[in-house]
This record gives sequence, structure tokens and C-alpha cells, in this order.
Amino acid sequence: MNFDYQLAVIGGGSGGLTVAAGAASFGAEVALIERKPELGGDCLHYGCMPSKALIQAAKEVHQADQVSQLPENERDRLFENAMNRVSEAVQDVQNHDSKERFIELGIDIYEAEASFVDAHTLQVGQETITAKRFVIATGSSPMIPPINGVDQVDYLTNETIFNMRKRPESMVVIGGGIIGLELSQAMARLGVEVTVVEGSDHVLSKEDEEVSQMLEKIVSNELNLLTDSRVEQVEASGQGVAVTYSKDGEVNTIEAEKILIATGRKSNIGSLGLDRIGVKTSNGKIDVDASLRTNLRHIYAVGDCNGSMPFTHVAGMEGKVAISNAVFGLSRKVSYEKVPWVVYTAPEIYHLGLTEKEAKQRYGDQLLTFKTKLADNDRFMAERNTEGIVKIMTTNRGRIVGAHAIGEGAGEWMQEVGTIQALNKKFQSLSNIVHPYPARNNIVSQTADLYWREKLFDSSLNKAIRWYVGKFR
Ligand SMILES: Cc1cc2nc3c(=O)[nH]c(=O)nc-3n(C[C@H](O)[C@H](O)[C@H](O)COP(=O)(O)OP(=O)(O)OC[C@H]3O[C@@H](n4cnc5c(N)ncnc54)[C@H](O)[C@@H]3O)c2cc1C
Ligand SMILES: NC(=O)c1ccc[n+]([C@@H]2O[C@H](COP(=O)([O-])OP(=O)(O)OC[C@H]3O[C@@H](n4cnc5c(N)ncnc54)[C@H](O)[C@@H]3O)[C@@H](O)[C@H]2O)c1
Repeated sequence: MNFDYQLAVIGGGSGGLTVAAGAASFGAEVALIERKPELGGDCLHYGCMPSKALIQAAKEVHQADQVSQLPENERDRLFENAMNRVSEAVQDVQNHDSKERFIELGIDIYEAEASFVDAHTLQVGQETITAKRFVIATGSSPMIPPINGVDQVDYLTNETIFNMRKRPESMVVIGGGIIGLELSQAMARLGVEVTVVEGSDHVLSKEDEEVSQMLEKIVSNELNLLTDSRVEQVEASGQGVAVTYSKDGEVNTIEAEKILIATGRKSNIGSLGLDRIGVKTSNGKIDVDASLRTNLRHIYAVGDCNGSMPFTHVAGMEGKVAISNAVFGLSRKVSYEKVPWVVYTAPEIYHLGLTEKEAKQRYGDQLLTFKTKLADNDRFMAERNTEGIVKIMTTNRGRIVGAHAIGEGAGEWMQEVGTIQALNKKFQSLSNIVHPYPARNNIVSQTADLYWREKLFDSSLNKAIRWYVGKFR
């Protein structure tokens, strides 16, 4: 059978663009279907880019505020400036990810919503196109929980918050996950009184508990954190929105000018017509195997829509695997064991692999845990930035199974551990690498030194060394 295209990619975000560009550069005939006028997806328009631009702008305002307290009218001006800066940053990257760039690679771009008509045919606006293979990369959207009254109030999500220009006095953020915390802190630094309402015992509940507790302590100077709190109702009020929540059996109401909902994501699969062609889904996500194949072997799914790990770098990693499999007919598999992430709060959090609790459950007595406080490192002491820790867990022989850190710039300097792990090197090998003094990543080699110290104080080895030194003398 003849098809219009070898490969049709649905969704022009991080995952879809990786697949389309990679496949086209290997000579495949590729169609890319994106329903929005611009390419780039959530990461560029409503996610990574605007949030990181906002975090940086807010950091600068916060620093200025610490030097000399800003007057209210100055805060309003700086808020508007910060939001304009966010738009400019998004536009700059948009220019780089322009449609023209992808058209030059030989890709046919369709601006329409795609829906399967049959297993090899897509309805794309008024047209139908056929393809031999498909990669679905349709991403995710904010999940709005079924809170009483939520449909009657004007709430913000990550898709609308970056459109604000006027500084609100106050904001309630429902959900203390990564989006909730990153955006709450940025808003607080821009002069908004922020209250975070989180259902679990701790904010950032996917992080190592010691790390998330430390973050809670640090950011509670800037944010009102209500954990273990269940939002019962939201309704319009004189100030904006009234949020009623229960905590420890008590019911309370807080009012705020704005409300942001950041309670997780749902995959964008509703309009794809997957039922029509029999692609399996569970809990609203597309089921894939380790080769990223759905139950229909010519259809793959990458990025947020398959619910694996909703990060841009994961969408990119999965996109590369999908190219190998859908274009070259290989059966490469994805592995998530060595995928780190960073929470861009101040201080930052680095997360790789198992948390201490998970690692103890899996490895029991075989687990070694190495911890260094930032307060014990010269550079962090010099900079008066001593709040934070590095925690690395290995097997008895030094295989890294988890690495976590909280501290200024941790997202950058901790990746050294991720690199060592990805290269299948043992943790202790970091101790032999000379680090410039006093670079921040010294704290990583300082932590690796602990491995040797532990081994040297291990009684049998220590005895043997003492015996040898005695003889050598
Ligand atoms: C506020 C926020 C901050 C974030 N920060 C980070 C970060 O710092 N680091 C990080 O790694 N990740 C971050 N993420 C997560 C990251 O944005 C996502 O993991 C990433 O965008 C997923 O890429 P994707 O290709 O799967 O989906 P997307 O980038 O969302 O792309 C999917 C595309 O498919 C299109 N589409 C959907 N359905 C159809 C259809 N039927 N037909 C045609 N087109 C369709 C959509 O319009 C969209 O453009 C953040 C997310 C948010 C919300
Ligand atoms: N720096 C980064 O890489 C980055 C930044 C932002 C987002 N992301 C990605 O986007 C994903 C989604 O982020 P998110 O923050 O929306 O999801 P999340 O799953 O990280 O956090 C959602 C939080 O909302 C809470 N919650 C859910 N329903 C609630 C309710 N009714 N009341 C109170 N709390 C409730 C949950 O307990 C959870 O803590 C992340 O998992 C991450 O993969 C990554």
C-alpha cells in the first residue's frame, strides 16, 4: 500500500519536534501536525521557558528588595517588567523554533487538530493524510480537580498566568508540586502574598523527604504553606476568590485576588480518536511498551501523553528512541533509571533515582548513604549560602542508586553525579577527579571522599592497612 508519508508526527512540542527533525534529517518523508499556530508546545509557551524567565526576573527583584525595600508602586512596575521579559524570552526562542526551520528540513507542517479515521489515516482539518507509521506526541494539559465551585471562578493555570500584567496583591495556589512551588516563589518575590494549599503531608512530595522538608523550612519565610489541607470549595468573593479548606478537622477560608491551580496534568488524547482504531489507554494515558510502541505496532507515543515522566528532557530522550524504532525499524528501549530532574526553586533541588526511603526499601543493609551539609563546604560558607545538603546513595560497591541535593545552583553542580552514573562509573571514582577550588562541585567530591573514609574505617580493611604501614616502616 502507498502512503502519503513514511511518518506522521502528531504534536509540535518537545517530543514531536525531536522526532520530526530527526526523522527528516535521515531522509524520511515526514508530516508534522500541530493544532496551535506556533510550534514549541507547552515547554516553550506555558512551561519551562516562561517559568524560568519569570524565576530569573523575580530573583533580581528579590535581590533589589533585599538591598533596599521597594516601594509599592515600584513593585507594580517591576511586576509588569518581569511579565514583559517573560514574553520576550518566549518570543526569542520561538524565532529559533520557527516553522520555516522545520520546513527547510523538508517536513510538511499541517496547522490543524489531528484525529485518526482509521489505523493509517488522519483527519487533519479539511484534509485526510495517510502514513505508514505514527508518533503521537500530544503532551498534557492542567488537570482541574473536581472542587465545588471551580467552574464558577476565574482561575489561573500555567496556560494563563504568564498573561498577567498587573500585580495581584494576593494569590492562593492549589497544589504544592513542582509547578506550584516554582511559580509561588516567583510570585512572592514579585510582591504577591502567596498561600500554597497542598493535599499531602509535604510540598514536593516526590522529592526525598529530608530535602522537601528542608525546602519547606527555607521557603516558609516567603510563602504561607498549608500542607495536609483539602480544598473543599472555591467561590467568587469581594477580594477575588474565597478558598475553603479543611485541615486537622478544622474548616477555614482564605481570600485572595487570584487563584492558581497546579494539581497535576492530564494527557491530551481526547480528540485523537484512539478508541476508533483500538489504541489502548489507561488512566487517561496512552499505553506503550519499553520501545514506546502502542498495542498497534506502527503507532508510537512519546512525551507527556504516555504518562512516563513529564519532563522536556524525557520527551526528547523518548523522541530519539522513537526515531530509531519508527524510522530504522530497531527495537531500542527506554530506561528512566538514569534520568535526573531539577526543581528550580531557590534553593534548587536536584533529583536522580531513588529517594532514601525507596532505596532503603529496595537495598536494605546493602545501602550506603553519604551526606554532606553545604555548611561544611568552603565555597558555600564563603558565599553565606549554607542552607542545603548533598545526599548520595550507593550499593555496597559504589553503584549510584539515588542522588539528591538542595542548594544554590544544585541543578548544575550535581549533574556531575548523573554523568558518572550514566557512564556506569562508581561513585568513589569522583574522589579521584581533581576539582578546581573552590568550585561548588567540590562538594560532590567531598561527599565521594566519605566513601573511602567509610571503607578505611571498616575494621578489616583498616587492620590490613595498619599492618601494611607497620611493615613498610
Ligand atoms: C509551568 C511548567 C513548567 C515546566 N518546567 C519544566 C522544566 O523546567 N523542565 C522540564 O524538563 N520540564 C518542564 N515542564 C514539563 C514540560 O513542559 C513537558 O514535559 C514537555 O513540554 C512535554 O513535551 P511534549 O512534546 O510531550 O508535549 P508538549 O510540549 O505539550 O507538545 C504537545 C503539542 O501537541 C499539540 N497537540 C495536542 N493534541 C493535538 C492534536 N490532536 N493534533 C495536533 N496537535 C496536537 C499541542 O498543541 C502541543 O503543541 C514544565 C511544565 C509546566 C506546565
Ligand atoms: N523543573 C521542572 O522540571 C518542572 C517544572 C514544572 C513542571 N514540571 C513537570 O510538570 C509536572 C506537573 O507539575 P504539577 O506541579 O502540576 O504536578 P505534581 O504532580 O508535581 O504536583 C501536583 C501537586 O498537587 C497536589 N494536589 C493534587 N490535587 C490537589 C487538591 N485537590 N488539593 C490540594 N493539592 C492537590 C498533589 O498532592 C501534588 O503535590 C511535574 O510532575 C513535572 O514533571 C517540571
